[in-house]
Amino acid sequence: MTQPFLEIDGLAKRFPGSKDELLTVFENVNFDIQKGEFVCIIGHSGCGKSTIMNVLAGLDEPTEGVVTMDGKEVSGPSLDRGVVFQNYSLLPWLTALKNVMFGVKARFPSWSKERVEEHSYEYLRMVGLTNGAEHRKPSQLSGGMRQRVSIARAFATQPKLLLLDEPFGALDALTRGTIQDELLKIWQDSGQTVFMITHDVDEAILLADRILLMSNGPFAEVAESVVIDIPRPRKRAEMIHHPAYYKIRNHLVDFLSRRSGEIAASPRESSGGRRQPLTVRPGADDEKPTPDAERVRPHLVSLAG
Ligand SMILES: Nc1ncnc2c1ncn2[C@@H]1O[C@H](COP(=O)(O)OP(=O)(O)OP(=O)(O)O)[C@@H](O)[C@H]1O
Repeated sequence: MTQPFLEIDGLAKRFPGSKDELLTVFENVNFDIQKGEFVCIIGHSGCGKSTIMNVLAGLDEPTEGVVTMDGKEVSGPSLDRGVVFQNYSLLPWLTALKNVMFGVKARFPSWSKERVEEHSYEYLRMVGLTNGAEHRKPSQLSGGMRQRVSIARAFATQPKLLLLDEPFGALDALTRGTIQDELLKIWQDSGQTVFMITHDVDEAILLADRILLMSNGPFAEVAESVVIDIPRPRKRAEMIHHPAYYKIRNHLVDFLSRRSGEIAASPRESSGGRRQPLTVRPGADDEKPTPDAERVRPHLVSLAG
C-alpha cells in the first residue's frame, strides 16, 4: 500500500489545567489523509479541532505523536501548507490585493511583479472582491470581506495542503454558497488536499469525501470517519434528493447530539494501541427503506484489524 499523503500518529495535547493537573484535550488521535482528498472534521466546541489544525499547520506542537506530510515530519510552518483561520490574520497595513500578493510572492519568488499581481487579482475576483475593495485595507473592509481576502490569499498560494478553520463562518448564506462552489472548483482543478473544520453538517456533506467525527473533550478522540457516498459534482439543490443524503445527515446529527457525549462518558480503553477511527458508510446500505432516524443502521467497517 502506498504511504498516505498525511499521517497523524498517536497525537495528544495536554495543557496545564487547574492546580497541578494537566488538561488532556485529546489523546491517541490517529488518522490518514490521501493525496487530493477533501476531509472535514466536526465536533463540539472545545474538543480540540483547532488544536489539531494548528499542529498540522506546524504552528503548535503536540504533547505526544507525530504528523508526517509527504513522508516528512511536520515541524514548523511551511508554504506547502496554507491556513485560513476564523479570525482572518491579514496584515493590517497592506491593501487586500497586497495581502494576497504578499503570500503569492513568498510562494513563487521567481515570478515577476506583474504575474504576481495578475494571479492575486484572479483569486480576489473568484471571491468577489474586485470592485474597488481590493485597494482597501482590512480596517476598511467588513468581517466577511476580510475573510474572503484571507481565503483568496490561501488559495492563491496553491499549497499542497489547505487547512481551513471554519473559513465561511462569517459569510452570509449567498456569499458562502458562491465561495463553497469556488473552493470545490479550485480543489478539483488543482488536486490539492483539503482539511477543513466546520460546524455545519450540510456544508460538510456538500464538500467532503470523508467527515471525521470527534467525541467531546476532555480526552476527545477521532471516533469515526464517515464516507460521503454521493457522486460529484454535487449541487446543493439536487444533493438532498440523493438516497444517501438523509442517512448521512441523520448519522452526523445523531453523533453530535448523542453519541459524542456517550463516548466521552464511557470508560477509556487503556490498550495503548494505535486506535483508528471506525470507517462508516451510512449511505451504502440504501436498499431497505429507513423511515426514521433511529432505525438507520450504518454499515460499519473497522480499520483497526
Ligand atoms: N493555550 C492554551 N492553554 C490552555 N488551554 C487551551 C489552550 N488552547 C486551547 N486550550 C483548550 O483546549 C481545548 C480545545 O481547544 P480548541 O480551540 O482546539 O477547540 P475547538 O474544538 O477548535 O473549539 P471551537 O469549535 O470552539 O473552535 C479547549 O478546552 C481550550 O480551552
